[in-house]
Amino acid sequence: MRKREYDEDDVRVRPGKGSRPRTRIRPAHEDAVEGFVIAVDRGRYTCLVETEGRRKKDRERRTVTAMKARELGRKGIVVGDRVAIVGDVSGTADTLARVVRVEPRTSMLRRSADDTEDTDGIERPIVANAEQLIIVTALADPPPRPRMIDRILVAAFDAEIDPLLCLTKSDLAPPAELVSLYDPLGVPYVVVQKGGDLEELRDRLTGHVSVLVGHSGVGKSTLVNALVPDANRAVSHVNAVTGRGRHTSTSAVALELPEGGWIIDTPGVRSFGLAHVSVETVLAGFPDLAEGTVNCPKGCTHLGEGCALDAWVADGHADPARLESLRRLLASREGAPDTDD
Ligand SMILES: Nc1nc2c(ncn2[C@@H]2O[C@H](COP(=O)(O)OP(=O)(O)OP(=O)(O)O)[C@@H](O)[C@H]2O)c(=O)[nH]1
Ligand SMILES: [Zn+2]
Repeated sequence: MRKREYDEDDVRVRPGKGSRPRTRIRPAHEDAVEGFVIAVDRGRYTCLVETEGRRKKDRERRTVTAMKARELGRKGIVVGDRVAIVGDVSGTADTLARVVRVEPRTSMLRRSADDTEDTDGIERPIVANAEQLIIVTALADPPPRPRMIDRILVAAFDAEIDPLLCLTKSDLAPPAELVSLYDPLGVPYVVVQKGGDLEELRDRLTGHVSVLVGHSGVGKSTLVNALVPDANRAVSHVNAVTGRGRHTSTSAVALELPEGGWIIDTPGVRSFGLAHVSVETVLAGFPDLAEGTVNCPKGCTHLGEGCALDAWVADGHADPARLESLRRLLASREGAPDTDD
């Protein structure tokens, strides 16, 4: 898959802005320390700061609360961002440092403003620099929602983050039927259950930054608690730092895995507005079909009716199941984020 470069301009409040010339040279902030944003709340950024050191005893970690320096303007900062911080970086209670720079991003998971707002293309960044998007879905209770999964897959395509299906509650139903739906897309999956073996999932998570998304009741908290033994403590610590009450966090929180790597829980993300995702972006995930669209009428939605992909597949150039999957993903972008089948 092609890799884009993400930079500070990637988080934009409104498309089409930013015509202001950038001639001002920012101060270098040579004394800045590096931080990893693990939580964001009302303009306060909780950053993990690690002091470099050759010997282990010289290395020290602390959480520093920071606000955005004015020079960053309206640029957004999200969980997963790597930032440069100046000011009081001691991490002592009641101190407030300043974020002066956001390092270039490798990925950006975003959603359009949801159905309660006007879907006029405003994008909401959710998490930066994630490598994997873990789609947590119960096999039963609540029943799987394929349209929701499709929508999250489209968001993953858009963000250029590798998706992984995590199928929970395998004690209640077998995975075969759901898995067959995602076979043509080549989406990897793991099957888990409460109290069961998490070896395979752990293997895939260790050393990486992964975002977890899933609807209420699918067992995401159960999973997070099993993966990060002190997850509750970590989350309430973050909430204490940001001044939120326990269990009220609605934005993303990064939790460190004991084996290394991070999982970013997104308790508040219940839907993905996809108005910002173009047909081309989805098609980019289907190189085997993209070639077949050269004969499509201008502005073809590829959903049927005059689309050249039907003939392309009929002529044996690509697998019909792939076309079906492409159309399912394209169609999943339409309609309100929360309607489901
Ligand atoms: N049978 C069965 N039940 C499970 C499994 N995993 C979780 N549950 C139950 O499913 C319910 C929901 O689990 P949670 O972990 O709270 O789900 P969640 O996705 O975090 O839901 P929210 O807290 O609403 O976001 C709880 O009663 C769990 O005990 C499983 O593998 N099998
Ligand atoms: Zn077409």
